Amino acid sequence: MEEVRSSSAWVATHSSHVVVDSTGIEKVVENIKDSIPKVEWDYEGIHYFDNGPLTVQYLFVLDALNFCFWPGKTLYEDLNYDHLASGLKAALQNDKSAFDADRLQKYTGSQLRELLKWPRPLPLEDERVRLLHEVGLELERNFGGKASDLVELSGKSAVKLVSLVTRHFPGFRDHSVYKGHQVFLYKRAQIFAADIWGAFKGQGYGEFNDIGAITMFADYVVPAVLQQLGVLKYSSSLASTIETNGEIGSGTEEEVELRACSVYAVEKMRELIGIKSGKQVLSVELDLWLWSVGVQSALQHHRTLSIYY
Ligand SMILES: Nc1nc2c(c(CN[C@H]3C=C[C@H](O)[C@@H]3O)cn2[C@@H]2O[C@H](COP(=O)(O)O)[C@@H](O)[C@H]2O)c(=O)[nH]1
Repeated sequence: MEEVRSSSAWVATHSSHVVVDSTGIEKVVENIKDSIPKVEWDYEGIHYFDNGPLTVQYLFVLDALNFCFWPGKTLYEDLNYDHLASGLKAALQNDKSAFDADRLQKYTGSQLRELLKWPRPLPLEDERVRLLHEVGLELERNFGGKASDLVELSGKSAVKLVSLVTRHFPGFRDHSVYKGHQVFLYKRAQIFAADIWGAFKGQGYGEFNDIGAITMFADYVVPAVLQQLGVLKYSSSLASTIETNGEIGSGTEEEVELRACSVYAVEKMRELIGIKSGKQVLSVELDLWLWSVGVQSALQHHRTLSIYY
């Protein structure tokens, strides 16, 4: 994901509101370099897994909807990622054809709520429905209705998979224009590749020769952890917007910096771990560790209404 790395690095070196602190990185790396915390994929026990193509279909649907969990008053009053994953899992266990391409094209908002056993309108429900339809239609049109075909066509390359997904499914084209430059973050497309790798433990559908090319997934949880660790420093105005739960507009300098600086910081951590300990750690592994720390500590995070994360 060279374009994600290089455009994020550009943001980090031109940023106005967020600083990547190299001393903060050194401290974190010093603490973890000898035993990098290993977090197992699905440590929460919420995901569907049957070791076959239906798992890939599940993960594609999950990552098509893997955004915007925050509009409730507090983090835990509204839909969260666990609800989404376990709701989709239960739906599939109940009805193996629930995510067939023709069915995906027909869901209404209330049917999706019913499927997830969610009593209220979902955050950005109309967008979630639109994106499900987009996935169903394009899978049917070009991939025999099967997300597993996307993986097979990628020839064991996570980079190819991300590029195939972003080329065919507009909802996955997570990018912004920052100070005149196009910045690529591709959070949901990259997390889809990483989810497959994690679920299948790097075997079968999960075998990618270039999993090291995937960056961290620029969401709202990991930046908050990086700030807590002293890796990211915010301007006082940005810090106060986040503290007071103010909304940060999608595509604003602040939002792009929070996300791109997180990508850059994790890349720097990974490089420094390599130098200090000789260990090759993947950005995906660092991301899952940081994310799991974040969801356990329920840190205050930035709030941007977006379909990308
Ligand atoms: N950077 C990063 N962000 C991640 C994930 C995951 C889940 N990954 C699965 C992979 C293996 C595990 O077993 C996980 O189940 C979700 N998110 C993001 O978090 C936010 C939701 O949070 P909350 O409001 O608390 O529900 C939302 O933006 C969502 O998109 C990750 O891994 N990395």
